[in-house]
Amino acid sequence: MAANGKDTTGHTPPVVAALDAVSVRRFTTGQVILDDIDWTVRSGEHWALLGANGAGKTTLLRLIGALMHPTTGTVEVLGHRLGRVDMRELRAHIGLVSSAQKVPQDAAAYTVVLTGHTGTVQPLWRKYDAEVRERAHALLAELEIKELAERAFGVCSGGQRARILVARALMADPSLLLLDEPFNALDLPSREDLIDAMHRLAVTRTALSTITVTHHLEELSPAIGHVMLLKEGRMLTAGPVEEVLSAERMSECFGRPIEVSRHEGRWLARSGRR
Ligand SMILES: Nc1ncnc2c1ncn2[C@@H]1O[C@H](COP(=O)(O)OP(=O)(O)OP(=O)(O)O)[C@@H](O)[C@H]1O
Repeated sequence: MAANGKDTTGHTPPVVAALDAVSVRRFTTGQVILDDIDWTVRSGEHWALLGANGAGKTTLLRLIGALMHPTTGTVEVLGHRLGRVDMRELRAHIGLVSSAQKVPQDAAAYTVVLTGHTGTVQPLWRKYDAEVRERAHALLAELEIKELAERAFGVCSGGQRARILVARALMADPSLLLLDEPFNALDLPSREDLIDAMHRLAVTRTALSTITVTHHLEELSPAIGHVMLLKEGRMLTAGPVEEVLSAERMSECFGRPIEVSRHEGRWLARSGRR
């Protein structure tokens, strides 16, 4: 995808998610969690969502994941307006990877991937025909974790669990994949393996769009082409990665001097001189 939003054929790809003047307020206290967000995600784009703790990243992902409604404004996902669509039906077309997901710890990795077909916590074996079972195996292979098929999810490492959950999310063949802090608590090799896996997905599945919530620029795969910076519920800026990840913007977002550098497609951020 070029920085001007056009694909290699010069066309503007279709919109996958569009937020218009979206705000979220807590019903009980009136606390503003998201404030007047306008944002468009197109097919084949890979976004990172950055911001300090409590900025509203998870809330934004939950809106796009059809897990909640905005207080005001409109959210359209995969051509459907929230509030006018069966949210369960819509969710079936969105892949979500989050540590908040319930996963039976004793289920084999293969079984966990299969449950992505039914969007259930427990497997519904009668619904998994030969084609579905074959697809689960193929996804384990695609994420390079074939050898884990029979291993219990609970004994897999954090990095392995993250890739199992990505495979599970892909069972629905989603056009949109949402990842909420998928690198949380991963050691360096596991982080790098997951970054490689995300990069490969972006290369092989050209129509797939992804939105990844993360805290560290080092976790951005070279496929990330767009970034949104959130600060205290407001969108500071959103656009092509080269424009957004400047020292100036990052310093503004995190409220302290930050220096940013890039090396062979990967990013690094550290405290700048005051
Ligand atoms: N269900 C809820 N009830 C009360 N407050 C909430 C709820 N969900 C979110 N909030 C508040 O909204 C704000 C944004 O939360 P959110 O989890 O979206 O931020 P975040 O950017 O993902 O944070 P973190 O980086 O710490 O995960 C926080 O102040 C949080 O306490």
